[in-house]
Amino acid sequence: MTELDLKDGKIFLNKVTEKIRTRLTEVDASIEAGQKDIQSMNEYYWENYTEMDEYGYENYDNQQALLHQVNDNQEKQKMRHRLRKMLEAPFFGRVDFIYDGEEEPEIFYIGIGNFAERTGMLPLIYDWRAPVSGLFYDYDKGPGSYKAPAGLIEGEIAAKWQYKVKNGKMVYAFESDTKIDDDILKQELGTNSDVQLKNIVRTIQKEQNAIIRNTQDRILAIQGAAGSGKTSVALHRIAYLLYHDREHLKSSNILILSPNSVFSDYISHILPELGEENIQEMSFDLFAYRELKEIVPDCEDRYDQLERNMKLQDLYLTERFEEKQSEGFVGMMEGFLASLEDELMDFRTIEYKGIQKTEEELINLFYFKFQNVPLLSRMDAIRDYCVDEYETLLGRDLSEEELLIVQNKFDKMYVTKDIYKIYGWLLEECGYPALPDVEYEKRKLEYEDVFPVLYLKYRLTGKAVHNHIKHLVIDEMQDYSYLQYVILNQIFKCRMTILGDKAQTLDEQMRDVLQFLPGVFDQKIHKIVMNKSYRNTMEIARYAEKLTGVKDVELLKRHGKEVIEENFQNEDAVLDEIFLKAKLGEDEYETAAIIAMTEAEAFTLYQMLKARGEEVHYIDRNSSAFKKGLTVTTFYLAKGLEFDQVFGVFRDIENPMQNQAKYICATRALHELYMYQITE
Ligand SMILES: Nc1ncnc2c1ncn2[C@@H]1O[C@H](COP(=O)(O)OP(=O)(O)OP(=O)(O)O)[C@@H](O)[C@H]1O
Repeated sequence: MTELDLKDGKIFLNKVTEKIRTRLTEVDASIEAGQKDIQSMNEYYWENYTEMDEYGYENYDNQQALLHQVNDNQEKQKMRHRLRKMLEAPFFGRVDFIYDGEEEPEIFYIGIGNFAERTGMLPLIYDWRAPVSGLFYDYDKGPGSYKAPAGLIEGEIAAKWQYKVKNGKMVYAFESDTKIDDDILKQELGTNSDVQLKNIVRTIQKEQNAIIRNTQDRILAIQGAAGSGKTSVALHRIAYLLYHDREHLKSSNILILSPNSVFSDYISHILPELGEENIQEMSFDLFAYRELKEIVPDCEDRYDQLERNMKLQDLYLTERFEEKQSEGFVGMMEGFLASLEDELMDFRTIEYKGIQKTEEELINLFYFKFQNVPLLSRMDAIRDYCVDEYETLLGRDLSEEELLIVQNKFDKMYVTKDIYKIYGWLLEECGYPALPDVEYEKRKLEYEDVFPVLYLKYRLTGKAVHNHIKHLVIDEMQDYSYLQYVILNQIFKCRMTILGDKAQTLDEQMRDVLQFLPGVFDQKIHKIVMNKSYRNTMEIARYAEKLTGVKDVELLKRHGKEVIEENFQNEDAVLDEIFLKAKLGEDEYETAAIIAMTEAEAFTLYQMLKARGEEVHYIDRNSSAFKKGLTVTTFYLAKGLEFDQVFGVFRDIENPMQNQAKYICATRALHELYMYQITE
């Protein structure tokens, strides 16, 4: 390609499109050939497998060759998918960079992925995550540098361009400076919201880029205002890390702890869009629930707790919940565990076949030789030790039945092995109401007890460290308690990106977890504050600010309609008004939400709309998808999501959570916000 071609975005687009097409044709042909090979390998196998050598070598070789060919074809299909996507918009930016000591700039086009005519050739388009692409996000015209594997590369940016290519056609191209950057941002944000979070590669901001490209900090905690791009940045960071450490980090090594399934669905397409495989997502409640299955068949989740709090507004219950998740309670549990060693045991001499251990010998083994084994696993360790000793001495192994009898004898030395009962003793000792004394099938843990029981379980039986997870992302960090972080620190010994917003705590008061996190993780945590908010118009953001008194947020200067506050007598009147204001449909908005305080209130509104024959979606804690159109939900399930129009519907009753709820509700709106109150 000549100099001139490179300098003109439009010409470059045409040329590069041609080259992508050629590559695509080659890949298509190669996939087809691969498919034929697979087919003939299969045919060969079925025709010849009866005559293959008796040791199975030939069979094994055939299988391996087939597997190799299948994998190869899968890789090519991925490449085809990527190339097809690139055809729609091959690049979005360009940096003309003069290396120190050189005269002429080198031109780098930047896109969602690398593209070179042939493997090994210089890329025509650079992946947004490539070292040189950092220049695009970090600098305007003038001196600039980027970190390459060989060290810091310095020089000068002669020009920076922004492009919008849609369906393979150039929509706009201009040389950019910071001001235009802001204009593009406003334009991007001014469009209608999607039912999925958008990728932001075209407009990543400098301070966001610093977080995305941060590889040195083991634990990175981001406090970001509502709409500041925390979730977006965390996901782009994952894509960046996967790109730069392909050898050691696979998508299966990453886990996102996210609040619920709708949120998981909302963010699930970003990584595939950025050319990476999707990663596992899970809620910590679900994780705990699975871990506790042997102890209780059912547990409450965070939302049960929240709903009860709002309904009963019982200060004692709220305090009790807080206490049980606190540092103080972890201390009490440790004290209890120290005395449990004596209370839980009832040592008895063991005599079976040739195995003989006196009470005294067992006590010795228990308190000295095996003192580091968790309490409820310790007798198993002692049993194995005794059985081993016996088998070596007599030169014979115990049968399965004999082993069971021995195990039974050792188990009997525990007063109980039931962690539910042991937790009951702990509650009694700490002066809390006891758990119902019922058989396994009838047990259900209240949310306040879920994580204390999990803590106890790990302390009594040992914990499985999830070594295969090399990076943990915790979204909505403010909603995790001290105790939950203690548990997380025990089971995940890996790098972490922790993000959230103290102003959006699902509680009566803001919770700043950053104050206790360094203590829990016992190390320095790099804290970053993101203060610029992108989602809301200035009118909406100012309104939200007044609700919580959060002041230091910098706003993108995007204007919209004033927020409307209005009172109505009953639900019917509110719904009439909402239908006057909702602008959903072709050439209008994509998403709107009616956000209520409680599940009961949201469900009533939803049913009334259904009775009116309206097409409406309902999101509750069991939902797994967020759809286009009008959605009814609660403030706590709307958290993390965004809508073009938001209609907050709140009752005129005292509720200590109301301000938080209104703040979360208001900050979900991209363009229009209506805050309605029912006075009846
Ligand atoms: N650099 C950017 N360019 C374009 N859009 C951006 C940028 N940063 C954030 N946004 C947009 O701002 C909105 C909010 O982003 P995101 O949901 O990631 O923020 P958040 O901090 O996690 O929000 P919240 O805590 O309120 O749920 C999204 O629409 C996102 O696409």
